[in-house]
Amino acid sequence: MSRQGLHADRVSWSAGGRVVVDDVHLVAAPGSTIGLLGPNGSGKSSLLRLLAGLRPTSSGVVRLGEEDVARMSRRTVARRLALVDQERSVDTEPSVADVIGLGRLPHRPPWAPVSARDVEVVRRCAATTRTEHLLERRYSTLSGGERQRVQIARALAQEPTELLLDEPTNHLDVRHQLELLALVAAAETTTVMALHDLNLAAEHCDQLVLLQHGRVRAAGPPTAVVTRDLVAEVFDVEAVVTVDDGTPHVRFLRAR
Ligand SMILES: Nc1ncnc2c1ncn2[C@@H]1O[C@H](COP(=O)(O)OP(=O)(O)OP(=O)(O)O)[C@@H](O)[C@H]1O
Repeated sequence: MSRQGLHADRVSWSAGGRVVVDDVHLVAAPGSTIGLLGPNGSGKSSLLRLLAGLRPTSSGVVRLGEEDVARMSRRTVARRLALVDQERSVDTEPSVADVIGLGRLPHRPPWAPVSARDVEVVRRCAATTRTEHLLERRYSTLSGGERQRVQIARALAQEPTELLLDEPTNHLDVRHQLELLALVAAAETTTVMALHDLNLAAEHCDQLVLLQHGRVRAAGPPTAVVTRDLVAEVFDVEAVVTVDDGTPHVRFLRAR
């Protein structure tokens, strides 16, 4: 097995007396971009948190490279894996530069001062996410889309080999959506991201995993997952799917 990449091996997780993630198998090969699809409540966010090692599985193992993530320290995990989840509350009144700088913490010995390299990484990640002009602003004053880009910058500042994103485009305007997904697709990072937009997912992901009631309903290249029948069965929506240059495109007709 490779040292990099992320593997969920028959992972389940129960909460509130029911199975939320049910026997999920997922392989994110090094450098690949995996899209997690599924209706509201199908378990995407829960699975991402399990992949990040933030909660113990009820059964099954998540492997970060060769290691069981449950046996790794948070700091070791944070040196290689970054998660951007849906809502990240910030208690204090930090500046944007402070928030992005949080991404550097796992790379510094405890109590060590900010290094010149930390500052350089923060600048670079702000430039990549077009948040440079916001660096001196209070984070709490930013718009939803600006905050989202800052959180992506914070995750990139961790210099992760694995990046987990929960609906990273939901606050972004169309240009920033495209820029973000192009950035992720081009990065060497192994990325798993939950997306609601089937067309964006089909265009920008190497592989898709479609969840339904916590189980994997379909997995594979976009053409195998974004099909008229699966969209109808899993999302209860009638749609027309055309394939252009190997990429499926969905036109939604009506809710069934
Ligand atoms: N801690 C918890 N206790 C009880 N139920 C939970 C818990 N966390 C999640 N759930 C339930 O598990 C299901 C899956 O939730 P999850 O947030 O993973 O879905 P999702 O696919 O990310 O949904 P969405 O598209 O709406 O963001 C939901 O029904 C949710 O209410």
